[in-house]
Amino acid sequence: MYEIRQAGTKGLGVFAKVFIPRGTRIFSERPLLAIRPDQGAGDIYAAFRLLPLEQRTKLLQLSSHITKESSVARWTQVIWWTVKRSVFDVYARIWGNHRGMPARSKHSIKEHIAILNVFRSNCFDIGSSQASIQQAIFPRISRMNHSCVPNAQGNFHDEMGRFNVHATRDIKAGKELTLNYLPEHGAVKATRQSRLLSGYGFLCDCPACDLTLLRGRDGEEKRLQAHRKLSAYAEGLSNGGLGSAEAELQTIEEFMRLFEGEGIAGRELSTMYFEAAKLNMGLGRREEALRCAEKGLEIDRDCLSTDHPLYQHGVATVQELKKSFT
Ligand SMILES: C[S@@+](CC[C@H](N)C(=O)[O-])C[C@H]1O[C@@H](n2cnc3c(N)ncnc32)[C@H](O)[C@@H]1O
Repeated sequence: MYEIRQAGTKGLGVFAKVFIPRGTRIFSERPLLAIRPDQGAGDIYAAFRLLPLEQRTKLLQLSSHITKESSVARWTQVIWWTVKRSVFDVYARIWGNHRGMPARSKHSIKEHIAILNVFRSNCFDIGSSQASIQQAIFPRISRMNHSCVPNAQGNFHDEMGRFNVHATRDIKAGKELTLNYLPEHGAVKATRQSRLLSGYGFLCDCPACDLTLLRGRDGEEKRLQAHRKLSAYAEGLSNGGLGSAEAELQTIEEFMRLFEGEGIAGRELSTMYFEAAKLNMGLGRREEALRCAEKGLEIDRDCLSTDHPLYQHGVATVQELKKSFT
Protein backbone atom coordinates (compact mmCIF):
# COMPACT_ATOMS: atom_id res chain seq x y z
CA MET A 1 0.00 0.00 0.00
CA TYR A 2 2.93 2.34 0.71
CA GLU A 3 6.65 2.64 0.17
CA ILE A 4 9.39 4.44 2.07
CA ARG A 5 11.66 6.43 -0.22
CA GLN A 6 13.52 9.67 -0.66
CA ALA A 7 11.26 12.74 -0.29
CA GLY A 8 13.51 15.45 -1.73
CA THR A 9 15.10 17.66 0.91
CA LYS A 10 12.92 16.18 3.65
CA GLY A 11 14.99 12.99 3.80
CA LEU A 12 12.97 9.79 3.63
CA GLY A 13 9.20 9.83 3.48
CA VAL A 14 6.24 7.49 3.06
CA PHE A 15 4.32 7.39 -0.24
CA ALA A 16 1.08 5.74 -1.35
CA LYS A 17 1.70 2.99 -3.91
CA VAL A 18 -2.00 2.65 -4.68
CA PHE A 19 -5.14 4.72 -4.13
CA ILE A 20 -5.83 4.73 -0.37
CA PRO A 21 -9.44 5.48 0.58
CA ARG A 22 -10.22 7.64 3.59
CA GLY A 23 -10.53 5.57 6.78
CA THR A 24 -7.95 2.96 5.69
CA ARG A 25 -5.65 1.75 8.46
CA ILE A 26 -2.26 2.32 6.84
CA PHE A 27 -0.02 1.39 9.76
CA SER A 28 -0.47 -0.48 13.02
CA GLU A 29 2.85 -0.61 14.84
CA ARG A 30 4.15 -1.49 18.24
CA PRO A 31 6.70 0.96 19.66
CA LEU A 32 10.37 0.36 18.96
CA LEU A 33 11.19 2.36 22.08
CA ALA A 34 8.77 3.89 24.57
CA ILE A 35 8.60 5.58 27.94
CA ARG A 36 5.73 5.46 30.44
CA PRO A 37 4.17 8.59 31.96
CA ASP A 38 6.22 8.10 35.16
CA GLN A 39 9.52 7.86 33.26
CA GLY A 40 11.83 10.56 31.94
CA ALA A 41 14.83 11.17 29.71
CA GLY A 42 17.09 9.04 31.94
CA ASP A 43 14.95 5.99 31.20
CA ILE A 44 15.22 6.32 27.41
CA TYR A 45 18.79 5.13 27.30
CA ALA A 46 18.19 2.33 29.80
CA ALA A 47 15.27 1.10 27.64
CA PHE A 48 17.40 1.41 24.50
CA ARG A 49 20.21 -0.73 25.98
CA LEU A 50 17.73 -3.52 26.71
CA LEU A 51 16.81 -3.85 23.01
CA PRO A 52 18.34 -6.48 20.73
CA LEU A 53 21.26 -5.20 18.63
CA GLU A 54 19.22 -5.26 15.40
CA GLN A 55 16.60 -2.88 16.87
CA ARG A 56 19.25 -0.62 18.38
CA THR A 57 20.88 -0.32 14.96
CA LYS A 58 17.49 0.47 13.36
CA LEU A 59 16.84 3.17 15.94
CA LEU A 60 20.18 4.86 15.47
CA GLN A 61 19.48 5.03 11.73
CA LEU A 62 16.40 7.26 12.24
CA SER A 63 16.84 10.94 11.46
CA SER A 64 17.80 13.37 14.20
CA HIS A 65 17.56 17.11 14.41
CA ILE A 66 20.28 18.73 16.50
CA THR A 67 20.52 22.40 17.47
CA LYS A 68 23.20 24.09 19.59
CA GLU A 69 20.70 24.50 22.45
CA SER A 70 19.46 20.91 22.31
CA SER A 71 23.04 19.65 22.08
CA VAL A 72 24.06 21.53 25.25
CA ALA A 73 20.89 20.35 27.02
CA ARG A 74 21.53 16.70 26.05
CA TRP A 75 25.18 16.81 27.19
CA THR A 76 24.10 18.28 30.54
CA GLN A 77 21.38 15.63 30.88
CA VAL A 78 23.72 12.76 30.05
CA ILE A 79 26.59 13.94 32.25
CA TRP A 80 24.16 14.29 35.16
CA TRP A 81 22.75 10.80 34.44
CA THR A 82 26.30 9.37 34.32
CA VAL A 83 27.17 10.88 37.68
CA LYS A 84 23.93 9.53 39.18
CA ARG A 85 24.62 6.09 37.70
CA SER A 86 28.12 6.05 39.17
CA VAL A 87 26.67 6.72 42.61
CA PHE A 88 24.13 3.91 42.10
CA ASP A 89 27.01 1.66 40.98
CA VAL A 90 28.80 2.18 44.27
CA TYR A 91 25.61 1.28 46.18
CA ALA A 92 24.98 -1.64 43.85
CA ARG A 93 28.43 -3.05 44.57
CA ILE A 94 27.71 -2.83 48.30
CA TRP A 95 24.03 -3.93 48.31
CA GLY A 96 23.59 -5.48 44.86
CA ASN A 97 20.77 -3.11 43.88
CA HIS A 98 21.16 -1.94 40.33
CA ARG A 99 17.92 0.11 40.01
CA GLY A 100 17.43 -0.66 36.31
CA MET A 101 20.62 1.11 35.25
CA PRO A 102 22.60 -0.53 32.43
CA ALA A 103 25.92 -2.05 33.43
CA ARG A 104 28.90 0.34 33.41
CA SER A 105 30.62 -1.37 30.47
CA LYS A 106 27.52 -0.88 28.28
CA HIS A 107 27.31 2.87 28.75
CA SER A 108 28.59 5.23 26.09
CA ILE A 109 28.01 8.96 26.50
CA LYS A 110 28.08 9.48 22.72
CA GLU A 111 25.54 6.73 22.11
CA HIS A 112 23.40 8.03 24.96
CA ILE A 113 23.30 11.51 23.40
CA ALA A 114 22.65 10.06 19.94
CA ILE A 115 19.66 8.10 21.18
CA LEU A 116 18.22 11.12 23.02
CA ASN A 117 18.51 13.13 19.79
CA VAL A 118 16.82 10.38 17.78
CA PHE A 119 14.11 10.00 20.39
CA ARG A 120 13.29 13.72 20.52
CA SER A 121 13.25 14.03 16.71
CA ASN A 122 11.01 11.04 16.09
CA CYS A 123 8.86 10.43 19.13
CA PHE A 124 5.10 10.74 19.19
CA ASP A 125 3.34 12.11 22.24
CA ILE A 126 0.76 9.49 23.02
CA GLY A 127 -0.49 12.16 25.33
CA SER A 128 -3.53 10.63 26.97
CA SER A 129 -3.49 10.31 30.74
CA GLN A 130 -5.05 6.85 30.40
CA ALA A 131 -2.38 5.51 28.02
CA SER A 132 0.22 3.15 29.47
CA ILE A 133 2.94 4.85 27.42
CA GLN A 134 3.68 8.54 27.19
CA GLN A 135 6.06 8.89 24.25
CA ALA A 136 7.25 6.39 21.68
CA ILE A 137 9.16 5.83 18.46
CA PHE A 138 7.76 3.53 15.79
CA PRO A 139 9.89 1.80 13.16
CA ARG A 140 8.11 2.92 9.99
CA ILE A 141 5.62 5.55 11.15
CA SER A 142 8.60 7.63 12.30
CA ARG A 143 9.51 8.00 8.61
CA MET A 144 6.36 10.03 7.94
CA ASN A 145 6.94 13.70 7.24
CA HIS A 146 4.90 16.64 8.41
CA SER A 147 2.21 18.69 6.68
CA CYS A 148 0.01 21.37 8.26
CA VAL A 149 -2.79 19.92 6.12
CA PRO A 150 -2.03 16.21 6.59
CA ASN A 151 -3.82 13.33 4.92
CA ALA A 152 -3.34 10.88 7.79
CA GLN A 153 -3.52 10.76 11.55
CA GLY A 154 -2.04 8.45 14.18
CA ASN A 155 -3.81 7.43 17.38
CA PHE A 156 -2.62 5.06 20.05
CA HIS A 157 -4.79 2.07 20.87
CA ASP A 158 -3.83 1.24 24.43
CA GLU A 159 -5.41 -2.23 24.59
CA MET A 160 -3.72 -3.25 21.33
CA GLY A 161 -0.49 -1.56 22.44
CA ARG A 162 -0.25 -0.17 18.90
CA PHE A 163 -0.11 3.20 17.18
CA ASN A 164 -2.55 3.09 14.28
CA VAL A 165 -2.32 5.51 11.38
CA HIS A 166 -5.45 6.06 9.26
CA ALA A 167 -6.03 8.01 6.06
CA THR A 168 -8.14 11.06 6.93
CA ARG A 169 -8.71 11.78 3.24
CA ASP A 170 -8.73 9.81 0.00
CA ILE A 171 -5.08 9.61 -1.07
CA LYS A 172 -4.04 9.20 -4.71
CA ALA A 173 -1.30 6.75 -5.69
CA GLY A 174 2.13 8.44 -5.63
CA LYS A 175 1.11 11.07 -3.03
CA GLU A 176 3.15 11.44 0.13
CA LEU A 177 1.47 10.30 3.36
CA THR A 178 1.76 13.01 6.00
CA LEU A 179 1.00 13.66 9.65
CA ASN A 180 0.73 16.90 11.57
CA TYR A 181 3.60 17.03 14.10
CA LEU A 182 2.01 19.95 15.96
CA PRO A 183 -0.55 19.48 18.70
CA GLU A 184 -2.62 22.46 17.58
CA HIS A 185 -3.91 22.33 14.00
CA GLY A 186 -5.49 25.78 13.85
CA ALA A 187 -2.35 27.88 14.48
CA VAL A 188 -1.33 30.61 12.02
CA LYS A 189 1.70 30.16 9.75
CA ALA A 190 4.23 32.12 11.86
CA THR A 191 3.44 30.06 14.98
CA ARG A 192 3.60 26.77 13.08
CA GLN A 193 6.86 27.62 11.35
CA SER A 194 8.60 28.70 14.55
CA ARG A 195 7.53 25.49 16.36
CA LEU A 196 8.60 23.29 13.46
CA LEU A 197 11.94 25.05 13.13
CA SER A 198 12.81 24.84 16.81
CA GLY A 199 11.42 21.33 17.35
CA TYR A 200 12.34 19.60 14.10
CA GLY A 201 14.67 21.91 12.20
CA PHE A 202 12.67 22.66 9.07
CA LEU A 203 10.41 25.26 7.54
CA CYS A 204 7.25 23.73 6.17
CA ASP A 205 6.28 24.40 2.54
CA CYS A 206 2.95 22.55 2.51
CA PRO A 207 -0.05 24.11 0.66
CA ALA A 208 -1.19 25.87 3.88
CA CYS A 209 2.26 27.47 4.29
CA ASP A 210 2.64 28.63 0.70
CA LEU A 211 1.18 32.12 0.89
CA THR A 212 2.18 32.89 -2.71
CA LEU A 213 -0.86 30.83 -3.75
CA LEU A 214 -4.48 31.78 -3.23
CA ARG A 215 -5.16 28.50 -1.42
CA GLY A 216 -2.53 29.30 1.23
CA ARG A 217 -3.61 32.94 1.63
CA ASP A 218 -7.25 31.94 1.90
CA GLY A 219 -6.51 29.34 4.61
CA GLU A 220 -4.35 31.82 6.54
CA GLU A 221 -7.16 34.42 6.46
CA LYS A 222 -9.61 31.81 7.77
CA ARG A 223 -7.18 30.93 10.58
CA LEU A 224 -6.85 34.60 11.55
CA GLN A 225 -10.62 34.97 11.47
CA ALA A 226 -11.09 31.92 13.73
CA HIS A 227 -8.47 33.27 16.17
CA ARG A 228 -10.16 36.69 16.24
CA LYS A 229 -13.40 34.97 17.15
CA LEU A 230 -11.67 32.91 19.83
CA SER A 231 -9.95 36.01 21.29
CA ALA A 232 -13.26 37.91 21.41
CA TYR A 233 -14.88 34.98 23.19
CA ALA A 234 -11.97 34.62 25.66
CA GLU A 235 -11.94 38.37 26.28
CA GLY A 236 -15.63 38.25 27.14
CA LEU A 237 -14.90 35.51 29.67
CA SER A 238 -11.97 37.35 31.25
CA ASN A 239 -14.10 40.51 31.59
CA GLY A 240 -16.37 38.63 33.94
CA GLY A 241 -18.88 37.46 31.31
CA LEU A 242 -20.21 33.92 31.66
CA GLY A 243 -19.77 33.19 27.98
CA SER A 244 -23.04 32.15 26.41
CA ALA A 245 -23.42 28.68 24.94
CA GLU A 246 -24.36 30.43 21.70
CA ALA A 247 -21.05 32.36 21.60
CA GLU A 248 -19.09 29.21 22.43
CA LEU A 249 -20.90 27.30 19.72
CA GLN A 250 -20.22 30.02 17.15
CA THR A 251 -16.51 29.97 18.06
CA ILE A 252 -16.32 26.20 17.68
CA GLU A 253 -18.23 26.39 14.39
CA GLU A 254 -15.70 28.91 13.06
CA PHE A 255 -12.88 26.41 13.73
CA MET A 256 -14.92 23.56 12.26
CA ARG A 257 -15.42 25.57 9.05
CA LEU A 258 -11.69 26.32 8.97
CA PHE A 259 -10.70 22.66 9.37
CA GLU A 260 -13.20 21.46 6.81
CA GLY A 261 -12.20 24.16 4.35
CA GLU A 262 -8.58 23.08 4.73
CA GLY A 263 -9.42 19.38 4.39
CA ILE A 264 -8.21 18.64 7.94
CA ALA A 265 -10.04 15.77 9.62
CA GLY A 266 -9.23 13.69 12.66
CA ARG A 267 -9.72 13.74 16.41
CA GLU A 268 -9.59 17.56 16.74
CA LEU A 269 -12.50 17.93 14.34
CA SER A 270 -14.55 15.05 15.78
CA THR A 271 -14.04 16.44 19.31
CA MET A 272 -15.38 19.80 18.13
CA TYR A 273 -18.41 18.12 16.59
CA PHE A 274 -19.15 16.28 19.85
CA GLU A 275 -18.73 19.55 21.76
CA ALA A 276 -21.10 21.28 19.32
CA ALA A 277 -23.59 18.43 19.85
CA LYS A 278 -23.50 19.03 23.62
CA LEU A 279 -23.97 22.79 23.22
CA ASN A 280 -26.81 22.37 20.73
CA MET A 281 -28.50 19.94 23.09
CA GLY A 282 -28.22 22.50 25.89
CA LEU A 283 -29.81 25.07 23.59
CA GLY A 284 -32.70 22.73 22.91
CA ARG A 285 -31.68 22.00 19.29
CA ARG A 286 -31.90 18.24 19.41
CA GLU A 287 -31.85 17.58 15.68
CA GLU A 288 -28.75 19.70 15.19
CA ALA A 289 -27.17 18.03 18.23
CA LEU A 290 -27.74 14.60 16.71
CA ARG A 291 -26.41 15.72 13.32
CA CYS A 292 -23.21 17.01 14.96
CA ALA A 293 -22.72 13.86 17.04
CA GLU A 294 -23.24 11.63 13.99
CA LYS A 295 -20.73 13.68 12.02
CA GLY A 296 -18.24 13.41 14.92
CA LEU A 297 -18.74 9.65 14.96
CA GLU A 298 -18.17 9.40 11.19
CA ILE A 299 -14.86 11.29 11.54
CA ASP A 300 -13.83 9.06 14.48
CA ARG A 301 -14.67 5.94 12.45
CA ASP A 302 -12.23 7.12 9.78
CA CYS A 303 -9.37 8.25 12.02
CA LEU A 304 -9.67 5.63 14.80
CA SER A 305 -11.61 2.66 13.29
CA THR A 306 -14.50 1.00 15.02
CA ASP A 307 -12.25 -1.07 17.33
CA HIS A 308 -11.05 1.99 19.27
CA PRO A 309 -12.63 2.66 22.71
CA LEU A 310 -13.10 6.35 21.79
CA TYR A 311 -15.20 5.28 18.81
CA GLN A 312 -17.30 3.09 21.11
CA HIS A 313 -17.72 6.09 23.40
CA GLY A 314 -18.99 8.11 20.42
CA VAL A 315 -21.48 5.34 19.54
CA ALA A 316 -22.87 5.55 23.09
CA THR A 317 -23.20 9.36 22.81
CA VAL A 318 -25.16 9.07 19.54
CA GLN A 319 -27.40 6.36 21.01
CA GLU A 320 -28.06 8.52 24.05
CA LEU A 321 -29.07 11.44 21.82
CA LYS A 322 -31.33 9.22 19.72
CA LYS A 323 -33.08 8.06 22.89
CA SER A 324 -34.02 11.67 23.67
CA PHE A 325 -36.24 11.63 20.55
CA THR A 326 -38.38 8.72 21.79
C1 LIG B 1 10.14 12.03 12.16
S1 LIG B 1 11.34 12.44 10.98
C2 LIG B 1 10.53 12.09 9.48
C3 LIG B 1 11.30 11.17 8.58
C4 LIG B 1 12.58 11.74 8.05
N1 LIG B 1 12.34 12.52 6.86
C5 LIG B 1 13.59 10.66 7.78
O1 LIG B 1 14.31 10.74 6.79
O2 LIG B 1 13.68 9.72 8.59
C6 LIG B 1 11.35 14.18 11.15
C7 LIG B 1 12.34 14.91 10.28
O3 LIG B 1 11.97 14.83 8.91
C8 LIG B 1 12.17 16.08 8.25
N2 LIG B 1 10.85 16.62 7.84
C9 LIG B 1 9.65 16.19 8.22
N3 LIG B 1 8.66 16.85 7.62
C10 LIG B 1 9.25 17.78 6.85
C11 LIG B 1 8.76 18.80 5.96
N4 LIG B 1 7.47 19.02 5.78
N5 LIG B 1 9.67 19.58 5.31
C12 LIG B 1 11.00 19.39 5.49
N6 LIG B 1 11.53 18.42 6.31
C13 LIG B 1 10.67 17.62 6.97
C14 LIG B 1 12.84 16.98 9.27
O4 LIG B 1 14.22 16.84 9.10
C15 LIG B 1 12.42 16.38 10.60
O5 LIG B 1 13.34 16.65 11.64
